[in-house]
Amino acid sequence: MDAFVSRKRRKISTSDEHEVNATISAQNNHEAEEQSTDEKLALLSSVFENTSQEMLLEALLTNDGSVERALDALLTRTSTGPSASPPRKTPNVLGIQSSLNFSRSPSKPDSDDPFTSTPKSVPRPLTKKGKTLYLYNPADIAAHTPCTILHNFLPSHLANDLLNELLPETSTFTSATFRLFDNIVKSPHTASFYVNSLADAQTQKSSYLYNGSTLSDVREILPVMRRVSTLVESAVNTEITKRRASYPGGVKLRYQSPNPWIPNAAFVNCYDGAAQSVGWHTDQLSYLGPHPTIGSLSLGVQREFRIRRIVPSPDLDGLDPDGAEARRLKSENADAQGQISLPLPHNSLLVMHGEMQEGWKHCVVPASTGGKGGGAGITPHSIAGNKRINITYRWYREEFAPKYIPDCGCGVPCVLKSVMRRRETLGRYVWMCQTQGRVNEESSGEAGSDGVRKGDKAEEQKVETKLDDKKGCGYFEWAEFDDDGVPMWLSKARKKEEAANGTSGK
Ligand SMILES: O=C(O)CCC(=O)C(=O)O
Ligand SMILES: [Fe+2]
Repeated sequence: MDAFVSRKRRKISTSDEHEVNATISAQNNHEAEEQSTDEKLALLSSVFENTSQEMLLEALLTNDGSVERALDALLTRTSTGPSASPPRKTPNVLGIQSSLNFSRSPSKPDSDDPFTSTPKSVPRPLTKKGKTLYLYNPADIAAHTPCTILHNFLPSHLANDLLNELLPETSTFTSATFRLFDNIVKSPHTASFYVNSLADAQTQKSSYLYNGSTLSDVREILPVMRRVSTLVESAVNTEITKRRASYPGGVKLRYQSPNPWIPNAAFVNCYDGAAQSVGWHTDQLSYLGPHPTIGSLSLGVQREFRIRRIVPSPDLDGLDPDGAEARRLKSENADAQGQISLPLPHNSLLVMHGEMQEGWKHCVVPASTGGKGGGAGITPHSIAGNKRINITYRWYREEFAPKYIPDCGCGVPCVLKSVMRRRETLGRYVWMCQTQGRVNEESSGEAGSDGVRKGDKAEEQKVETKLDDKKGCGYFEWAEFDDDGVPMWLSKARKKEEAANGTSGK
């Protein structure tokens, strides 16, 4: 029995009771399925004894939990693969080639995503526990990470204009705050949020919540930022198309939007000096939807952006989840596959693709301690001095406007999280109470957003607030989407409407 499922108090908050019942019964079905996952894995292991549990689990997931089909897929891969040797003698049966580091080439990046609808190969981790691999070359980055990078993205005068437009703004930026267990903590860098119009800024301030609160500082996009936004839009769409061609079967990820990416919001981050940073986090999915793409433009001082895979949580059975041993295991586990460091120079555009947010965490390490060789520091930039400015252009999808997001009864929209740390529920999404604290952090494994800079504790400063009075209501429900990532109820309603229109038009 999954503790996550059983511990939660379920509230029915939507007007459509039928939908809610369907959700709960889906949960129950899921619990039943979960009981036999270990057995299924054991069965597969007995045939593919040299294959990692992750690969076997992956095979199960891509075959909807069917052992038979997973077995077939694994055998087919083996017999048609380069070596065509029997399973027991080929450890990397899921198509891992013996290329130097990884299972995919730049032109054929692999998706390691449990959400894709087609079977795929599973990459052997490029990095090792406790090690950091530095990648600079765009081809390497495309091949080995969920990102692509475009160096010298803007004409240099435009990059400088943008920097000159934003630098004066940064003096009025404030520290991003986020929730870490019961405390509100401050990220050691500053940020502000920009949208396309004053009207959008108003809407943001009144109805979009980040970590349980609205943002008081939402600004209208500035003229150069707006010009650059259209360039980012076109480049990102090109990169999405290229990336998609390399996914198994050339199809988009399951739940990823098939529509063009249209940036309509941007967080602007400022890192003033070598010590400023942002801790490990994933970006909040609530308004972006599943498998979002983000265009991240860097200006000024070059800094190190790091990524690491989210790995399923270690078994903490019998341990105090807050105890020293549990914490040691969790932090050891977090780094189980090492880290990849991507230096982001002035005027580079990093595209974080659809497989990034649900499968990987990212951070910007302090240059004073995290740089290559330990104390590398930073090289001042001719215009920005010691500052790095980063703009993360985002597309807030209409389907994820607050009016469409479940409200748990606390009067605020729920927050969308993917479940990537718990093997049993890997690849699923959950809507949960936004004002919820530590219970959910532990349970879902994944937290983190733009407002939720969930990073290494040492990197953040604890701020005044204790959230004793705001524990949240415990509400959660599994989030169900159609293949394009549209919430199922909305997708159905749209189809109904289309059908009605079609009929009336005849
Ligand atoms: O500064 C960066 O490159 C990353 C910023 C980031 O992760 C965010 O805005 O969510
Ligand atoms: Fe982020």
